[in-house]
Amino acid sequence: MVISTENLTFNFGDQKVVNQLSLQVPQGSIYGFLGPNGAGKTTTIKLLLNLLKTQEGSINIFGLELQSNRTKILSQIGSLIEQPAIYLHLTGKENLLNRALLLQIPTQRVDEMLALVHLTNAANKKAGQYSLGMKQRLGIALALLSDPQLLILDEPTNGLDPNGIIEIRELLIRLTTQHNKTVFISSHLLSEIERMATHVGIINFGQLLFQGSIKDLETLSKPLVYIETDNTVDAANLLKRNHITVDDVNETTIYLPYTSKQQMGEVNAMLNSNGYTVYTIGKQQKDLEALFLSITQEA
Ligand SMILES: Nc1ncnc2c1ncn2[C@@H]1O[C@H](COP(=O)(O)OP(=O)(O)OP(=O)(O)O)[C@@H](O)[C@H]1O
Repeated sequence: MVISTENLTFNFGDQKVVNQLSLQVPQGSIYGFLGPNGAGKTTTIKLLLNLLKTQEGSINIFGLELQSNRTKILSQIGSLIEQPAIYLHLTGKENLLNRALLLQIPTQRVDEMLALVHLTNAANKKAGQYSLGMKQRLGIALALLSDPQLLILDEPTNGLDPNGIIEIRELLIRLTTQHNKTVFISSHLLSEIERMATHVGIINFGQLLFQGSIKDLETLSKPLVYIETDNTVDAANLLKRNHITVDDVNETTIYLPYTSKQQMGEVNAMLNSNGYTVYTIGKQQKDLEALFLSITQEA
């Protein structure tokens, strides 16, 4: 694991903002750290970057305990939290050159970074004239200048238009698949990261409500079969008598867990042969956004 926390807890006064958080971020993943506004994402990120001091629990990064290996660990992390620290009166390239000189990084990295984040054509434009998406990409280029293994980004897609989100998505996918990086990215919108994340952690009120691969999350949103018939209550009872699980029944519709197309056909035939009229029968998949909302609202 690149990041592994155990029972991480943090209070602001008597408010528990991070509560027993045990995160597992695998090497090479894009880990989407999701939660509604105020869930505790930024506080967690500040703890991971040692900008806030851990009160309870532990943080291991690259297999090392954070407090006792601060310099070693932090030199391998690039981060972007809140606004990127960009000089607006300088060009994109000058911003990168400045940072490269400061960190004693060979200046040839600057052109490589500009190319990586697709800002080569805008290299000599003042950063103040960049769009929000270009500024975010410059922020990521600055974070990547020292070639860190791990990138920690706090809501980098916040406020971006769909094209800006796609640019960031493609960049982060390139970083993990072609450059061996691990990316930890927070967002309050699942839709903004579901197409790039390989793993997801969902928090609310500082607590971890779900953690797993994006596939695990999709499995949670199990498909249903919905059936509209002329007499749903009697029809549902018939199905139950025949050992078919019924999830829910209302006046117009019966809901069953989906198992296979074949089973849908059998259920349809059973209802027909017992005198029920099936108006519609179909398969319905709960989308991930609805699932995310239901996970965060249950807490
Ligand atoms: N410096 C602080 N002092 C006191 N309370 C704070 C401080 N910073 C954050 N909080 C509180 O901690 C809680 C979690 O805040 P945090 O910024 O970590 O959430 P978040 O998930 O990042 O939210 P957002 O998506 O809005 O950025 C909030 O209730 C916030 O008011």
